Amino acid sequence: MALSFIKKVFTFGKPAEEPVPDAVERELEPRSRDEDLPIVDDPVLPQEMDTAGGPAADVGEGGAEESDLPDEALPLPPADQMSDFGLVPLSLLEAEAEAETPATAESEVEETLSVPSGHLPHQRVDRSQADAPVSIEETVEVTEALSEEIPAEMDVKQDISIQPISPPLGELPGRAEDGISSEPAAEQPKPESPILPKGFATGPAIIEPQPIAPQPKLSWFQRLRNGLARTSSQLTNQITALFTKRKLDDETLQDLEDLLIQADLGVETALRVTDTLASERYGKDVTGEDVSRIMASEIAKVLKPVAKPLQLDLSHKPHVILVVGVNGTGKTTTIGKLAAKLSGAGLKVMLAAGDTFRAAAIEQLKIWAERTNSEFVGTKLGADAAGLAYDAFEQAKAKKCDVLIVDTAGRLQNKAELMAELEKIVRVLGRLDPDAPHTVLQTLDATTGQNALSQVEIFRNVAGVNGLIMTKLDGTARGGILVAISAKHKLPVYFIGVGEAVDDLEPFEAEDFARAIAGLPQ
Ligand SMILES: Nc1nc2c(ncn2[C@@H]2O[C@H](COP(=O)(O)OP(=O)(O)OP(=O)(O)O)[C@@H](O)[C@H]2O)c(=O)[nH]1
Repeated sequence: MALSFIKKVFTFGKPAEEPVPDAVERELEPRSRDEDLPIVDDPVLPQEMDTAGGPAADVGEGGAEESDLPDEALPLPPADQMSDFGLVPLSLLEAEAEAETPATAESEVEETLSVPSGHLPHQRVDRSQADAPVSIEETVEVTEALSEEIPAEMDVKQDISIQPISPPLGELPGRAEDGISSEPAAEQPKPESPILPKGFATGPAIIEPQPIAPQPKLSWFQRLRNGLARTSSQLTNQITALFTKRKLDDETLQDLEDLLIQADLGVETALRVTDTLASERYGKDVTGEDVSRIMASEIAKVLKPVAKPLQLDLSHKPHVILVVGVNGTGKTTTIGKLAAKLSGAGLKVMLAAGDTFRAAAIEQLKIWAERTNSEFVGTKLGADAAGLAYDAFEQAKAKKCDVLIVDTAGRLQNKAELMAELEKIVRVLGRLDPDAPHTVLQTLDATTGQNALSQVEIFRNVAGVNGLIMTKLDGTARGGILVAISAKHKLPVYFIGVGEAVDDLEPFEAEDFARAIAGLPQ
């Protein structure tokens, strides 16, 4: 019965004149359970729930699930009229409660509601935890239960006071003294994955490395053709455009000569090509293929006499090769490549670091010596290069080396002082052997144009260059200049460089080179 519940848990005691906080009053305004009840921070504790469960069931039995509370607050009847309303004074309730309730520890937390005289009780109170806040849900439940027993004219909500029932934080079950829960935290709902725009995805990225197909190594001729592609394609395109639907006449011959000169082939070679073309096809239709074929043939004729092997006189011990050239033309790299070939053939090779201007050049040559199993002679940075060359020659003799290759610092041909130093190196080497240096090799960078002509001119005069190596023919070469140099100086061209690797040095082949420039297959 609701009344026995009320007897058990409610007492009257507060003075009638005690004001009720506005906030509480607002909270007690009738509303359905599912309406927007205020959220209570501290939830009802388990023991509170248990205690509240009984009366709530009683209320349910009475059919008061829905709140029937009147809108206006009802005053309590006087104490002597309470029984008319089914209420019992505090003294009677306490006496009854003491008689009915066993004196257990649990009775200490027995819930009661303290209701001031003249006011309706609405709240269960834990006497031992007088400072804890009250649950609103409980408030509503109890109020609903009471509403059954209270006449409609009574204002229930007006004078109700709330007393806290929850224990202090430190005594809450599942909470440690420091206020942090020792029980596993309630599982938080997982945030939903955001809906990403098209083209995005969530989750760890899985990038499977794709195997890189090994690049097939091109033949040296393919690399040469690639390197000379700029020259050859430019030439052939212009030639094709020049001879489309035109008969060979003086004007087209003049235009062709200009094109060949612009391609660095030189006046001499250009005239050879136009003369041959005129003798074969003058007044006739000419195709681009006709011109390319004749061009390749004439270039080959210029180059064949200079395409010679590097002669080594091994009666000298050592055969001395001095390597000269402008800065960065590939001297040190070419020395390494040559050493690899020679020591690979079983010759005893010594490398001398005559580039005393650049620390990196000394180190670079030392590495090449190690890689090629060659002897190495070096000195400190800034030392006299001629003195180093002399020492190296002596050591090579003493060690019975077959070949001594002397590196030199790169220098511009127009720097007289540096060219004089080069002259001194040649002179000093000649003191130990009047024929030394036996070979003076000049490296030419194939990406250089007309300037290479003057480089050869001056180095030849100062250092006695007697052989050439053209490097970097694998890049964006302008190889036509080698034809012009060959036509003018007729110096042997021993090798061409077609890459930076140790085996990227190929003997110079006139026919191949000529066809590559003309854009023809091998
Ligand atoms: N692609 C390509 N690069 C080359 C070739 N020969 C040399 N090189 C590169 O050209 C650069 C200069 O080469 P070096 O051998 O240091 O030239 P160097 O003439 O000794 O340079 P200096 O001592 O400064 O005068 C280096 O990066 C070489 O790897 C070649 O045939 N092809």
